[in-house]
Amino acid sequence: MSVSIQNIHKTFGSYCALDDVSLDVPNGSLTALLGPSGSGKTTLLRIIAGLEFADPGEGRIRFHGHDVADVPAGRRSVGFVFQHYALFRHMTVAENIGFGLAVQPRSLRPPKKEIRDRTLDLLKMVRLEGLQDRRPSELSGGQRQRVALARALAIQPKVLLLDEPFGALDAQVRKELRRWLRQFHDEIGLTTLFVTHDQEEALELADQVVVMRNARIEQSGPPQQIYDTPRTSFVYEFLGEVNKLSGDRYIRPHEIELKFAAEEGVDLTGRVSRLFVAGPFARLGVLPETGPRREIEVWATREQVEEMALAQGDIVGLRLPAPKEKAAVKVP
Ligand SMILES: Nc1ncnc2c1ncn2[C@@H]1O[C@H](COP(=O)(O)OP(=O)(O)OP(=O)(O)O)[C@@H](O)[C@H]1O
Repeated sequence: MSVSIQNIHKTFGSYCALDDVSLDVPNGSLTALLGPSGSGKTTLLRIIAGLEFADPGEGRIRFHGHDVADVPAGRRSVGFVFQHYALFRHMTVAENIGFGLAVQPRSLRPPKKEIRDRTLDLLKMVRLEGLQDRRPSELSGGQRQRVALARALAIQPKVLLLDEPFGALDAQVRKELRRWLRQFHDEIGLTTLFVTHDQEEALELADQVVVMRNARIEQSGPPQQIYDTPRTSFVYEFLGEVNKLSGDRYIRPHEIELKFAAEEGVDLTGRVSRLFVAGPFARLGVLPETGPRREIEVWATREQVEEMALAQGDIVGLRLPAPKEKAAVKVP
């Protein structure tokens, strides 16, 4: 089901949490809401869910073309997973997953046997077969989040909302779950929105990345497009490491070519102030010999650093990419 948000405003007292926000989430897409703390991501998600209401006015929120402003949360066909989605500790995994179905009004509630069957199907879907009788305390953090996801899916939602679903997990588990979620999404094709403040997570997972800042959407689009052509300096800096050169030129560390100082095509020379090699990659800091003495971050391969026999203190040459359209970057 597609979700369309138009000109939404939300204030808490005198504080503006969403300022004229418009967004289209196509049916079946995986959209990331990315932004720093306090930018309005969770508020937007809660308004979509019906847990919070936008200020009255021209703002519209539509599911598959239908205005849902007056539809209560329980009737929006929305499933949620939160960062600290407390599973019920006294219930088994199966009881937790079936909970949403078991508490439905009698007219909507499926028979017990169907709840059981659906629960087992969902467990299979989130690859936790056989764990139905465990308690949450007997699961790992990653498994618990998958149970939370199965619980959200039990009501057969048309939209899935995830608020920092992996936020409380350690980096390794987080990465695994992230890949798993992408695969899972590709299999079931449910319209999904997830909140994150981790740019790598957003870029790796999403079809559409929505960058939020100060209650507004700063830019949205496919991950590669946002990364390659940020419209503002904020988006440039938020999406990954970047060098800010004079004349408000922004250059990513991997766009710079490392050369010998006397080689042809060198734009500037500098001293290697830092050199760090890990696996096949190398990260260098280069302090220019002329101009502003601001260290430039350069990423190269280990092979190249070894071939050039580089060491800290050496003078190297840097070749910069051709300047992009200047209008691309707006400095606020
Ligand atoms: N119920 C509320 N009452 C008052 N202010 C609120 C309420 N909910 C949110 N806010 C404020 O609105 C702003 C946006 O909050 P929101 O939770 O949407 O941000 P966020 O981008 O999700 O941040 P985080 O990444 O920290 O969760 C914050 O400054 C927050 O303090």
